[in-house]
Amino acid sequence: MKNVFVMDHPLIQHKLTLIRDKNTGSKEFREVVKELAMLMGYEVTRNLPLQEIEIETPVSKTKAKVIAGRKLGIVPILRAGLGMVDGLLSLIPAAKVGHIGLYRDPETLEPVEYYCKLPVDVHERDLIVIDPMLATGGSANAAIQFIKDRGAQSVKLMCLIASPEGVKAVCEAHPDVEIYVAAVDEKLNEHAYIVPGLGDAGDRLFGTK
Ligand SMILES: O=P(O)(O)OC[C@H]1O[C@H](OP(=O)(O)OP(=O)(O)O)[C@H](O)[C@@H]1O
Ligand SMILES: O=c1cc[nH]c(=O)[nH]1
Ligand SMILES: [Mg+2]
Repeated sequence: MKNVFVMDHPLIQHKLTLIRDKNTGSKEFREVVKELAMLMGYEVTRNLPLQEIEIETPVSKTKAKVIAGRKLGIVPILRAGLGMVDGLLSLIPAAKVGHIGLYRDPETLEPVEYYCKLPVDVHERDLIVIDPMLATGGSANAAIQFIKDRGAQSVKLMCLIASPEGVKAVCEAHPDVEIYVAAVDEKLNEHAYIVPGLGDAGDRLFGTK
């Protein structure tokens, strides 16, 4: 699928293995999710436009490149997306952060919305929606539709682990959205958990199970 980018950098794959392991506790899980978000953010921001400015080094005047004033926004899907915010912010500290609260109803698997606070100028920003897990795609699709309904024009999705079903669902619903993942796993199980996956990302981040 042309809009899907799987980041197979060795550091990313190594860290992904650490968080897949069920013996990794919350403290290490949180640290590694943050590191993964930072490493993946490096690729997600690869196409940011540059402009030249004039500066003076200790040796001479020169023209040098800086990022061309693009307005960026990071939109974590609560709760689990919160674990990826700081990693991205360490790369792009000027980005604004919007929050979308969604949880997946365990019976219907439909996303249920409980919070939304976005930057007022969301329509002018390049937005990166973040969530560690893309399972059925229901939550990501709802979040993307939500910000598009508020005027967003430029949206990327960044997840750690996706299922083939989730990738397909987002590609079909939002063909304009590029999807960045560290892995596309084998399948969903009967409870719509990703196999092999890493379990429930929110619970593992926040120690709630
Ligand atoms: O693709 P989907 O089938 O919609 O599933 C993925 C969603 O499920 C998880 O959140 P969860 O509902 O567990 O909420 P939490 O982050 O509060 O734990 C995950 O962080 C995604 O948001
Ligand atoms: O595997 C999955 C599926 C949905 N949400 C998770 O946290 N993990
Ligand atoms: Mg959860």
